[in-house]
Amino acid sequence: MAVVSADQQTGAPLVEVEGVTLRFKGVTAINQVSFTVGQRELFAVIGPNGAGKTSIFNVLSGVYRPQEGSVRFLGEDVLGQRPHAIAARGMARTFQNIELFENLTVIDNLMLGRAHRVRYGVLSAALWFGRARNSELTDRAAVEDIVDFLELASYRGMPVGLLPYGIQKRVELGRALAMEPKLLLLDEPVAGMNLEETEDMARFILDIRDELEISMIMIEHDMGLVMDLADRIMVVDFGVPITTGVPADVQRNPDVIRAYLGQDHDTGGRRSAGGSPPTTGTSPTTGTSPTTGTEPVGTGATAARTTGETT
Ligand SMILES: Nc1ncnc2c1ncn2[C@@H]1O[C@H](COP(=O)(O)OP(=O)(O)OP(=O)(O)O)[C@@H](O)[C@H]1O
Repeated sequence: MAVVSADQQTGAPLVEVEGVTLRFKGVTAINQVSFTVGQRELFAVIGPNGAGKTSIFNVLSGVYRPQEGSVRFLGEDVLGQRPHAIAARGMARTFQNIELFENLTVIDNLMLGRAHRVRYGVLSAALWFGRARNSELTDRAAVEDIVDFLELASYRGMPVGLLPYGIQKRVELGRALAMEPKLLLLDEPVAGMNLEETEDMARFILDIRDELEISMIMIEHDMGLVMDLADRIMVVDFGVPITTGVPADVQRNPDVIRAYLGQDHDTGGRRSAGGSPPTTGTSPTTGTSPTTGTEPVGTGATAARTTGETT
């Protein structure tokens, strides 16, 4: 695995989060969170249920505006920018719960990922000439590349709603790639998947980093997958980062083990278990193993996008 930490980067980090605090009424979802993500880095965020992981994504992507701190993306302060503006700058996202148009085909869902890239005027589009036509051709070619990359050719003309769950998750990943992101936010990419689907997804995630050279931040409860894939891991508990480091260090950290094991003893079961303590993966192929807590839990992302409120 290519371990590329932000500290080892020659250029500036892609993402710089500094002292971010996000409060809702009576709840501090994120408390003084700081981290950086470098070029071509796979950065994982783990922690028990309700630890604040999805809230971090919602701050990064502009859904929530934190009360304190700063977020820089590609060297620019993006706090206060609208989600579509941040997306257009190169940040794409997949969700815990699949967010696709079930009645549309795979190709059409992928084409929607290109929508934000419109570069022509209404008149050009209406008359189908010049930049509008060239843009359509470019978009079709880019989508076909993604179909090949994610091995979706045999599903390309099928309505997404008819496809197996693991393939739908792959299409959602494809739609995010269609935006030509510089940073991908993956929210539980293997949640609910069987072993084969998990191994396929693990392979694609590695290819995205190594071949497409796209940086990723991944929230995931499957500890085998996280330990095998991530370059660095940040562990959060109660919205507070406990530690950030390479997998081998994180899984030995006593505070991390306590955060996972202690949740039922120390808190009277305030949270459901979001995963077992971090251990290495064991599968012979990708090294991923379907561990506990892979079922979709909570609807933080969806709720966040619908309410869109902070206090
Ligand atoms: N829109 C909201 N309004 C009020 N509280 C919220 C909102 N979104 C999140 N929270 C609270 O913030 C805290 C962190 O939630 P968040 O969804 O970020 O955790 P998480 O680590 O992603 O959890 P999970 O692993 O279950 O998805 C929780 O206490 C949650 O109840």
